[in-house]
Amino acid sequence: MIRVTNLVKEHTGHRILNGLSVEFPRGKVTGVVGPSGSGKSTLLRCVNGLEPFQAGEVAVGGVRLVGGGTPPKATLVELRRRVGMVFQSFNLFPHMTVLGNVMSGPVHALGKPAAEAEATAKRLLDRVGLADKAAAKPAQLSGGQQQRVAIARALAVNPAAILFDEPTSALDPRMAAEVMRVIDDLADDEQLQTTMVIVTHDIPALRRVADTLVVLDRGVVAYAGDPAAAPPGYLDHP
Ligand SMILES: Nc1ncnc2c1ncn2[C@@H]1O[C@H](COP(=O)(O)OP(=O)(O)OP(=O)(O)O)[C@@H](O)[C@H]1O
Repeated sequence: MIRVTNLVKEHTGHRILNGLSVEFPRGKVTGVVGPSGSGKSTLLRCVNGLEPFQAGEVAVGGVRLVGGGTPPKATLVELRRRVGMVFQSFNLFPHMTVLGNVMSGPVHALGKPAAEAEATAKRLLDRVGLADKAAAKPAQLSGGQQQRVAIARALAVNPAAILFDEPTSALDPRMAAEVMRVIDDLADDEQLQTTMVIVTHDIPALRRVADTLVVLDRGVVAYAGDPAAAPPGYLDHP
């Protein structure tokens, strides 16, 4: 479970997150929506330790980030091991093969032997439907395939949580559907128990996969609960 308490984030005097509190339950999919500029990406980046924040707290299991200072490096390393991130722009290592991309976390972050990391990577590539692309370079893949590699790479370190920041917004509808199908498949996996948080403007896809919906508005939570019970209007903005 991820718990965010009274988070305050400012940029050059402008308040982006305004004392925001929210919980992302373990093993569930939480969709985060809200108007452009409401702070969705900033929230994910604070949770993952990519952005320092002025006040409040982020707790991921037993790992805590506290606002107002620079977190110890060891805390950030531990946090990033527990929380994977999937970005809009895929962010694969371009010079590595697909297999190398997925093996990199187990080898470098977890210190696993190469043979074990390779077996894990192959299993995950199979899971995202890309077993036959292991030897390809990212540039040889479609955007949807690259994003599925990014998901396999995030899963490879067996994280407690994966944060998806607009994972499908650079993709055409068919590829976006492929990626959401993979996320849906992970969400249905009872054994995996990965906490997933998805920032997206793809409301129809969210309605299918999200257990909980969080609506942000001007840096605070305007609604958190059952997606089906969200007040009309919250899901209409672009
Ligand atoms: N590094 C930065 N410096 C200054 N302002 C920033 C910075 N990063 C974000 N902001 C501002 O913070 C606000 C929230 O940005 P954020 O990207 O979190 O919103 P968002 O809800 O994810 O928006 P979108 O849906 O358009 O991606 C915006 O007004 C943005 O301009």
